[in-house]
Amino acid sequence: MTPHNHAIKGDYADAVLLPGDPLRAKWIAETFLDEAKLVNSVRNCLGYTGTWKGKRVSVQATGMGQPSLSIYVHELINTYGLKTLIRVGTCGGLNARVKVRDLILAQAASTDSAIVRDRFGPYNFAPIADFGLLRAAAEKAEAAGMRYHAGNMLSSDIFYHADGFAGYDKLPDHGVIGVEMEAAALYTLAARFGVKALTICTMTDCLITHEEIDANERQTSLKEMVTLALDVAVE
Ligand SMILES: Nc1nc(Cl)c2ncn([C@@H]3O[C@H](CO)[C@@H](O)[C@H]3O)c2n1
Repeated sequence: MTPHNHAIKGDYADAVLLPGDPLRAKWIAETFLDEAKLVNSVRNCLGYTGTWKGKRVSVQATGMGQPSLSIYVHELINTYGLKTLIRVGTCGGLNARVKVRDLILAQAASTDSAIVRDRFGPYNFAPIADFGLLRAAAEKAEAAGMRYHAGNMLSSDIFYHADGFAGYDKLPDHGVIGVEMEAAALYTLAARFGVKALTICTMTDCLITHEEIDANERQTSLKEMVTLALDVAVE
């Protein structure tokens, strides 16, 4: 038990999917998992454990943003002993070659967050995905004919920028292809505690072309992302 989680050790599988939205955790459990059991509901940040293709796997909501994700991830690793953590969610697009509904596999995660700077002094630590998980996700996406891009993701602490916002400045010119708000903290904690992490996002609104996914397409695209994440998680 922790201040944010009433599960007991063993309630979670070794691998977990991490959506930000608690209702998306519920949707994943109810739609994809067999024998899904609610293991956490503190603050309504719902967590479930069930099976996917006969193998045990969990899903736990993290809330939006790096501070919230960091609480859940720190506890999942250090209190519950989880070894594989895969964030699933939505992101914005920062490159026109990424079309809405495409998947982005965050190979690395750049950030404006103090949470990643907190102990590196003059060094800019590079938060990266676990190569094995990234390779498995790319191979499975390829085999399934999914449209995906592996690249550098921006994990920003800001959703609404102040006036004079310069479109993330030079980042898109340096290969940053998407923006969300959690991956960098996930990768930094995974590196700190020696576990595996990956982020798979569905691009839902392009900040370059201003194309957006429409509501009913949203769920279909999310199914592709969740199926891929579950296959990687249980491999
Ligand atoms: N900054 C930001 N910008 C765009 Cl264009 C986003 N599209 C999806 N997200 C994700 O969705 C939530 C914000 O709506 C966050 O959890 C974030 O990870 C985005 N976050």
